[in-house]
Amino acid sequence: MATVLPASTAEAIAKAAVLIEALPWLQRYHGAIAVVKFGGNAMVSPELTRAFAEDMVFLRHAGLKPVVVHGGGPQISARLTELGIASEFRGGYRVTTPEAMTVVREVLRGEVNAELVDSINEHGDFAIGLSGEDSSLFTGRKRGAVVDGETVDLGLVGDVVAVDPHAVHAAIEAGLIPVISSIAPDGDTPGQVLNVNADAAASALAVALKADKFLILTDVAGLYSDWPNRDSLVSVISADELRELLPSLESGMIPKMTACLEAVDGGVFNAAIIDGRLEHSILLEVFTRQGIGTQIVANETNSNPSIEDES
Ligand SMILES: Nc1ncnc2c1ncn2[C@@H]1O[C@H](COP(=O)(O)OP(=O)(O)O)[C@@H](O)[C@H]1O
Ligand SMILES: CC(=O)N[C@@H](CCC(=O)OP(=O)(O)O)C(=O)O
Repeated sequence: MATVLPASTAEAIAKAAVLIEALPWLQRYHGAIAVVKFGGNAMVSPELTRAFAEDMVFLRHAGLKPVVVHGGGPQISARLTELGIASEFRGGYRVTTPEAMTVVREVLRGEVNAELVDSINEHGDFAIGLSGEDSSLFTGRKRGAVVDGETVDLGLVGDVVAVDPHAVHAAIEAGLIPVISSIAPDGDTPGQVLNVNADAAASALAVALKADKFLILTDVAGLYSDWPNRDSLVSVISADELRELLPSLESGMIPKMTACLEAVDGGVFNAAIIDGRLEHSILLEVFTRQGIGTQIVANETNSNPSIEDES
């Protein structure tokens, strides 16, 4: 005779099944460095920031070593508007005057970084705030952009051309979660700092740390191969397939997909872009069979890098 379980017991068994489903991933990622890029758009909601902080602390307790690189585009724009400082984007980058750079630095370091550190530290003393200016973490070089075939001067905007990750390693070894602002000292002009796109800064750091995972949170479900056709969501794409698709992408996705490609080309095992509007999307991506968002994998791994595929 079949036993009929009380509803509460069936519910408890289902919860246990969810926990046990995470076991292979807990084993696979034990001690792994996961670089997570948190965008300013996700931070406009206190609930999402709170859930993000919980996820970082969860990863840390689950045996991973999370490292956060954050943006703050909307927060910078809001402050510039308040101060009456004009700001425009060209080719996906903010044209940054010296006056705007002072604001970018203040907002990223003093506001966004501090808020993220505080949110994580509500769960214990885990987070430590850093910027690319600290301990020679990033070295930047000015860059321009090509818009409609013409090179545009972006002002104090740069790429990260060198990373010295010793301070980040020291923080990780101390059991801390580094939270890093995307600002870089200009390697060519001492005393000058550059505004770096946060996706690019996160990718450079993931490569330098030899991270196993690189996650970018954004405000869509993932990469669409035929944007804005909602039926074209890509769940897995190889580095070469992405290289081919990249020239056809529109502005918002270009820095993100370039960052993912550079990470995978640089040796990061698995990069993914996931929906930061979904609370706890990071936990779904890291610990569940379905995964979510779009995974970018090295060419030899032409499928979802699940536990089975690695054996
Ligand atoms: N192929 C594509 N797939 C998904 N999103 C795309 C694509 N092309 C352009 N986008 C746009 O890119 C946006 C994400 O970039 P962005 O707004 O810079 O994000 P964030 O604020 O998270 O850094 C999406 O909201 C979408 O409007
Ligand atoms: C050069 C450049 O454009 N820098 C970005 C840095 C912040 C960023 O990248 O923030 P999100 O990740 O929230 O977009 C900016 O000034 O907005």
